[in-house]
Amino acid sequence: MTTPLPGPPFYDVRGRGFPRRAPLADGWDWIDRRVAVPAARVLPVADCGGLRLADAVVAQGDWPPADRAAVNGYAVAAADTLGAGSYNPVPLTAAVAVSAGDPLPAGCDAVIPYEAAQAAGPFIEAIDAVAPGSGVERQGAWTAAGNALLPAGRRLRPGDLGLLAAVGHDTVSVLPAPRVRILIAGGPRAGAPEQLAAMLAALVGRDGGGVEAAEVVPADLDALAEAFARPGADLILSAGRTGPGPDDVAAPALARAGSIGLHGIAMRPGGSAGLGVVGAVPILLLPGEPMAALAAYELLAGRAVRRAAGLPADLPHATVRAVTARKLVSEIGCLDLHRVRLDGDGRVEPVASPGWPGLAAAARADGFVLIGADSEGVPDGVPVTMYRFD
Ligand SMILES: Nc1nc2c(c(=O)[nH]1)N[C@H]1C(S)=C(S)[C@@H](COP(=O)(O)OP(=O)(O)OC[C@H]3O[C@@H](n4cnc5c(N)ncnc54)[C@H](O)[C@@H]3O)O[C@H]1N2
Ligand code: MOO
Repeated sequence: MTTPLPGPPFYDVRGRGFPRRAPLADGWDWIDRRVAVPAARVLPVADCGGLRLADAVVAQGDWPPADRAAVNGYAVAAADTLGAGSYNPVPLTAAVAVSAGDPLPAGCDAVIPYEAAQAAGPFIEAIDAVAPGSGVERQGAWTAAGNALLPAGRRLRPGDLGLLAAVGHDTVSVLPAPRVRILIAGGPRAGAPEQLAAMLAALVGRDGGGVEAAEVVPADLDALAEAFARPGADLILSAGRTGPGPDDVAAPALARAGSIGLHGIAMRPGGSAGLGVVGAVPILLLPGEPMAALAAYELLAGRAVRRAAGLPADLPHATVRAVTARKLVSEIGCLDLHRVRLDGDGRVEPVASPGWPGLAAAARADGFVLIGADSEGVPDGVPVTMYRFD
């Protein structure tokens, strides 16, 4: 076990409850101080989809490297087609058949497509005139040597991988995906189906992480402490058993394996979330109640995954400005996450109150609206920002 870092003494909430919950901003500060941005690594381009580019990519040479055919047809000197038309076919004695991408033969400055030519015995005739440069991709048309192609920090898209290959890169310097261990602490009570591993794995993938392992660990202090301390992960998400019940061992296990930074965040749902470290590995504790787990991931843990992946720390959701169709009530001192539906007139309506459990209401919602801890809520008719779930 590693030596705990200096931090607040661990307050065990079991059988006592939360004396206070920290503002969400304290959780963000902790994450920003403790979650390291990854070091760059050189990887084969094929392994780099979705990763962040460590350095800007600059074109090594012109692309295309020389004038080339843009269409299939016959390379010609445009001047040779002058006056051609369907009633005035012009024989093309020097035409060369080319495919799109072939270099342009010497003396040619255009490609006449098959549609504008016809065979006349052994000869080819133009039935339309072409201008110089027609049907041709000029040298450097995509990009010229020295041009910036992709900026540092770019999250590589599938098309970018093709572009990197086009400009001669077999490997590229990227920020590797953090290996995220997902621990389901205790699992659902009363034999309910396990709901969190698939959801959390998808969220981790969205935020640039790779799932190192996803496993159910018994609600047992030693077993969980061992799973926190096992090497191989850059970041650990543990979901379940964060509350004040007698078997809520997630926080005590983290205190045993390493140290707790915060336990109890002033947000709803998700208020029993916590965080800490074992050695250098940040550990995020999410509640087991599925909606609370989703909220605590979105508002807290996701920030750690994105930072560890080198992505912007802010919420990644697309936002929509909308107007409240009904009052959104909120508890002062607590950040409330309201699941809302967006109607065709740009109005949002709550689907369930923030404390209502389960993922069914999240599935019915288009997104969520956050009402800050300093607010008692907003009446109807007020502009708000909705973060889209999809
Ligand atoms: N005296 C107090 N009691 C509670 C408080 C409080 O402040 N004072 N907070 C409540 C809140 S809010 C929550 S949330 C829970 C904290 O819950 P835990 O993180 O300890 O979650 P569990 O006890 O493990 O389970 C709660 C709930 O979620 C279901 N669950 C758990 N894991 C899974 C899973 N992997 N898949 C599906 N469902 C799961 C479990 O069956 C329970 O229904 O504490 C409250 N109490
Ligand atoms: O405060 Mo519990 O951890 O949501 O929903």
